[in-house]
Amino acid sequence: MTKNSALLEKKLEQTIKARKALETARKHQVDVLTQFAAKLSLSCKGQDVALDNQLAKFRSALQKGMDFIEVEPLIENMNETLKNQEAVNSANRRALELSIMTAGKQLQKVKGLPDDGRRKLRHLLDHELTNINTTNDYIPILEKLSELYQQALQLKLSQASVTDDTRQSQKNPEFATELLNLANELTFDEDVSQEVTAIKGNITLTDDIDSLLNAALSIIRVIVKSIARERQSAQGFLVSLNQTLEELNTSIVETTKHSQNVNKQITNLNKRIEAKINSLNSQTQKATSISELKSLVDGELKLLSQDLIERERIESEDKKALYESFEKINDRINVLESKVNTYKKRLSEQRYKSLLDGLTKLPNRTAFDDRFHQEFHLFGINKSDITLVVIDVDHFKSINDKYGHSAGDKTLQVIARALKKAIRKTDFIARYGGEEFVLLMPGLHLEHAKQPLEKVRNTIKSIPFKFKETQVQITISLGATQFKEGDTPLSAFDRADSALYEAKNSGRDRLCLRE
Ligand SMILES: Nc1nc2c(ncn2[C@@H]2O[C@H](COP(=O)(O)OP(=O)(O)OP(=O)(O)O)[C@@H](O)[C@H]2O)c(=O)[nH]1
Repeated sequence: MTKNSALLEKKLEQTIKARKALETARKHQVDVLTQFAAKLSLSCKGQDVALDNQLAKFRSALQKGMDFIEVEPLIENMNETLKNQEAVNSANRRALELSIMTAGKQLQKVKGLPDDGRRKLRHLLDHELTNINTTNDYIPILEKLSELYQQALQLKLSQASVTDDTRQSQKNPEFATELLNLANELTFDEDVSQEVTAIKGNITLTDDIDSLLNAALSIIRVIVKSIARERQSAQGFLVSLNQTLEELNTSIVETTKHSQNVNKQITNLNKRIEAKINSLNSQTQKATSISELKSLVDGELKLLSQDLIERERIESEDKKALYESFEKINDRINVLESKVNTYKKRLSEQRYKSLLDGLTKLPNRTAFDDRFHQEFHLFGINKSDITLVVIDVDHFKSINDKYGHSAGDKTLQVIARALKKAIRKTDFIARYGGEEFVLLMPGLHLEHAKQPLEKVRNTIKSIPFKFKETQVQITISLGATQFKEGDTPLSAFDRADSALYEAKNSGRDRLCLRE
């Protein structure tokens, strides 16, 4: 081998090596590019179905290492689709921007959004949303918007639960007082008195609407039960009354029938006797001798006396039967009378009870209203002085709250007894409702009522109440007025009530007078 050919061979070898290195490098570059293109195509996936299909074909062509010439038409197709996709994307971006803007503006209208949230929202809509370059830029904006929406939703939910709680715990003390007054005015039978006391206890323990409605329902149930029982007993009374009247009727009819029979028998007998007397008369006329006359009269008189004995027997039996029958009727009338009396007694007991307050046994509001109108009527006629006083126990609610409802009940009973004892016999005191009493003092001028009323106030104040080993002083407030010309019962009562209001407002435990 010549020197030249050896040199040429070496050069060729070098060239082949360099070419191989170049090809390896190129192959590596094509691989990297192919992988990159494949990854890029995958990241574009999902925007459009047609584009997805084209990308899939492109990726497979790259993987197979197809010639650029074969891949080129695919790339051109994709270019075309991508151009359209760009238009679709920008339309989508505009729509997205618009919907974010609308959602944001709506959120701004929500009341009660915290200041910080409101500020963030304004910044988001006025600045961040206007500086968007790519679709991805919407992601943090959407995140922030969703956070603000969550805040607003939370707020609304907590407001809703607050209003829900408020509804559930809605209070209505006036309703409680009214219900209690009504329950106090009603008169219940002894056997339901415990049930009624328990219901009243529940009313004083709460002024929550739901519990009060339940208590009202329970009272209605007791009333319905009592009415049903009363109706049953009235029906029972009427049935037995009817039965007794029927028996009475039967006895009278029997007696009448018997009397008619007896009358018939006696009429027949009388006729027979009359006929016999007539026959005796004519026979005696015909008699020709004394002995004939004697035997004739003897015979006829015998028959006559038999008839007379028979008549006597019938009459005496009739008398006996009549007597027995009258006895029977009398008994039945007595039974009837006693039944009517029992019922009358019950009715009057009920009327009496319906005018008494069940707890304190003082006259109740109905009784007071009766008496109040009577006194008012009398005042209209004789214009004599009459003082009207409204009395209210101070802070009575706290007795119930601290020591329980039955302690409250006992307190009212003790106060009622003390009030009754502290007034004159001619005065009239009633429980008006709850812890309120009313007093009528006929013949007493307001000025003269002052001293006895102060005495009443001090009497109550000095009662040594003891609850749970604690000595408690209970006071009352009094408002008094007197009837005056031109008054109506209502105006007089209102005046006493406003005097009581003044007593309460000026510190309680006092008497206020209103001319
Ligand atoms: N134990 C009991 N409590 C009753 C009865 N009737 C009414 N009450 C209660 O009496 C209380 C009256 O309370 P309020 O009207 O607030 O008056 P107070 O607590 O006396 O306060 P002042 O009148 O303002 O001094 C309420 O809690 C009623 O539930 C009853 O028959 N028995």
